[in-house]
Amino acid sequence: MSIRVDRINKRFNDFIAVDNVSLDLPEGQLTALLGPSGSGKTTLLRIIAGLEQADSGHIEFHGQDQTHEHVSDRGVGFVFQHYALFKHMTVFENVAYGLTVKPRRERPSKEAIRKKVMNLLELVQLDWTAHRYPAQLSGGQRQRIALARALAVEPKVLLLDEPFGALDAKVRAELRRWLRRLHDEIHVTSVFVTHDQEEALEVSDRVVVMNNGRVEQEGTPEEVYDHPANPFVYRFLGNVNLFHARVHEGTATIGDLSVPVPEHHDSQEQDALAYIRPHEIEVLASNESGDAIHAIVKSILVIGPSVRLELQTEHSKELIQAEMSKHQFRGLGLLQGDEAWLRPMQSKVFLQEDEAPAVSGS
Ligand SMILES: Nc1ncnc2c1ncn2[C@@H]1O[C@H](COP(=O)(O)OP(=O)(O)OP(=O)(O)O)[C@@H](O)[C@H]1O
Repeated sequence: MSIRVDRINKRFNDFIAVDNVSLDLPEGQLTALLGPSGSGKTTLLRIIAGLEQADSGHIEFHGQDQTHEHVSDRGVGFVFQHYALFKHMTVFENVAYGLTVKPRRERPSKEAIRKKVMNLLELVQLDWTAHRYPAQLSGGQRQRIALARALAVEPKVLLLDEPFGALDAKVRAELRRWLRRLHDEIHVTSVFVTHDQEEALEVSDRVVVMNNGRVEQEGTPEEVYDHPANPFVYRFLGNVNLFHARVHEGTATIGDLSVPVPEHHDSQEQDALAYIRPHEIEVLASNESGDAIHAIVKSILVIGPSVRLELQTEHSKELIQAEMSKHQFRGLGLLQGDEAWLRPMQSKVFLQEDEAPAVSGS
């Protein structure tokens, strides 16, 4: 079931929570709505669900207008961060709940319900918990049961609002891998709200990056990570170093280094910032090519198999971070306080006028 979001607007008093958002979410895909706190992700999800009415715009499921359909008629399944299971019911009864409360004519037989619930519990790999109560499960297990419960009524679309937000980092990381595998099996069109970039990039087929109620960029995880459309997306999707640059007729210069920027071929002597991720900086112990960026090693941090260097250059306000493998680092033989030279392996140059305000919130 594909989802179309067509020019949706939503205000809360004077505050614009969703600002003319249009999206096409393809059938069978897992789409992440990613953005900082307050960017309008949950409001948009609730409008798709029918839990919130938009001021204007339309929601379609598979070409059919849902704008005026009640939430109970839209066929959506939900999993929320704190979507508590019924405490007084066993796991089995919780998952069966949506089926047992169906009107008699639509309700499956007891045996059919039993089969379906046990199949779902196998799917979420918790069939052995059927007779337990929620209090006897871990937080991660409870969320998997909440997902099984949402799937029991065969929703047309599955909406997840920070489903793993309350869990600790390790369980969260396990569950997102598990969700990805589960989605590969069931292929229900799903929309997933998160403010965690890693989670969005790892789990989803498509990422929609939101900010101030608007869509900044949408695309596959690779597209948004490798080709951020603007400075906001660049900063939001991971650590990034900013170098002061000067752009003139398709060439950016950072100190002695020149980088081709054909997209800015008609710029004349403009101030710009070059965005370079820590793993995209090559660190050299000497300036053989003669045009690398001069720096001083300020700190060396070994993190498991990789090494993060902090370096000072006159072309950046902040310390520059560079990441490499331990093996590469040993080859350089650099010590704290040494001179080093930097070359970007990949960069993106934005003119100063394109600059967005810094990311605030989470
Ligand atoms: N019922 C409401 N009444 C007034 N303002 C609201 C209401 N619901 C949301 N808002 C405001 O709309 C903005 C967007 O909220 P929303 O929950 O959609 O953001 P979000 O991106 O999901 O953030 P978070 O990650 O913090 O949940 C916020 O500034 C919020 O305070």
